[in-house]
Amino acid sequence: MHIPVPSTLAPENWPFSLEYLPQPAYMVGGAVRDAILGRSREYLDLDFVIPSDAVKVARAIARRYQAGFVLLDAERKIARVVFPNATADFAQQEGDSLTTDLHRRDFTINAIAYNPYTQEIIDPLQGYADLEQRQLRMVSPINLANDPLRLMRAYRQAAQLGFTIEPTTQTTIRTLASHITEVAAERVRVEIGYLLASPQGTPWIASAVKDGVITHFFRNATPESCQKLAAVDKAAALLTKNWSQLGIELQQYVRDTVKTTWLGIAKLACLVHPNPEVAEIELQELTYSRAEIRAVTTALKLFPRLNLTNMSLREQYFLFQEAGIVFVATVVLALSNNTPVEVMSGNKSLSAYAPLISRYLNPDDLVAHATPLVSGKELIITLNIPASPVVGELLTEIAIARAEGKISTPAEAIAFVRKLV
Ligand SMILES: Nc1ccn([C@@H]2O[C@H](COP(=O)(O)OP(=O)(O)OP(=O)(O)O)[C@@H](O)[C@H]2O)c(=O)n1
Repeated sequence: MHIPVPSTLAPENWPFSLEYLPQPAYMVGGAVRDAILGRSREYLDLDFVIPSDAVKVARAIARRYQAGFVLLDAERKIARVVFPNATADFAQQEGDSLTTDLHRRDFTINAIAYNPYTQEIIDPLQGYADLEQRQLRMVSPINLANDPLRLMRAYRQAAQLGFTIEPTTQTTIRTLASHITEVAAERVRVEIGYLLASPQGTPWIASAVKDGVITHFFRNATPESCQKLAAVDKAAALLTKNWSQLGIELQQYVRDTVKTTWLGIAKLACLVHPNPEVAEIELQELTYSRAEIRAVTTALKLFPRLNLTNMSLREQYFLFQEAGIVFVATVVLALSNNTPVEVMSGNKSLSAYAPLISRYLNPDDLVAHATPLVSGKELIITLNIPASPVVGELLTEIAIARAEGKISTPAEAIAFVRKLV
């Protein structure tokens, strides 16, 4: 079958000139797949297969273009050249022909090659037909077993491309699910990260839970946890769309922060064990950073408090102190833990959090963003008391009294604590 060559693949669009590639050389992988699909990529990520001297070729190109050079795998002879707006990987062909190399890859849609010299598309595994059917089909079960990260790649690529997983492939993934533990945890984390970052990933996380692939990391994850993920997507959309009282800049702020960071944190909080201490262990095993772990456990601890009615200013003050920047994720989690009817009906439940959100978004709010009227050192000197945790407690009382409107100047603050000590 003759497959037309998409114009986006042409060497004119590469960050280097074709003359630096030996003959033959092939472009493979995601760039070919996406070009055939007509998907534009923000950042060019090209993969080349070269029968011999791949690392040497990469080094020469890096030198010529003063680009970065990284030897990714000395044994398998894979090197990366990093240009300002693109990355190109050069890999030695696996086996004695391009066809053998393509047969060692993960999915048929990723096993299509392009020969820039002959302008041919080479597709021995009928990946093009699978692209047309919008499905991920494994090259073979052995290939998935040989590199079990491919199990996670299936869900991630299905989510990103809007594809399905071909049924036999999905059955094989289910059979091989336990092999996922052979993969370095951080590589699994990266794939999970993609799936958590957008609503398209949500049904695929649910699939991966059902197939038993990510339950090795989130032992407590159930179909119900996955329903919560969908609720987080809805809650986040609600928060970013319906927040019309906010000025345009603040709307933008909420939209950006919810999308980029807090969506993923709130979703992780749905997948981990509800006990923050167990959650911490699960996240450590997946090599999440301390900041991410803290964010998830804080949101888990605090979100029930957001549902309290008639919180005193004191309670609100402590809530904001504990939440810090995790406040947005905490709101998303609280919203998504409401009954589905409440979330669907939207504004009603969102409006319950409106006073707290307004405080958070106002940098001058004395409850959410308390600034000290006096310093600890001033208290020690003026009251002639020793340095101790009491000083911190007094500073807290000053901040709360200020938020309550009882005091507003440093002199009033000192007079206020004199009565306390
Ligand atoms: N575990 C892996 C990783 C990669 N590949 C092969 O190497 C190519 C390039 O890998 P990579 O750049 O990681 O992924 P892409 O498929 O290009 O796509 P994406 O950028 O969306 O991950 C893949 O297309 C696939 O042919 C593979 O077979 N198994």
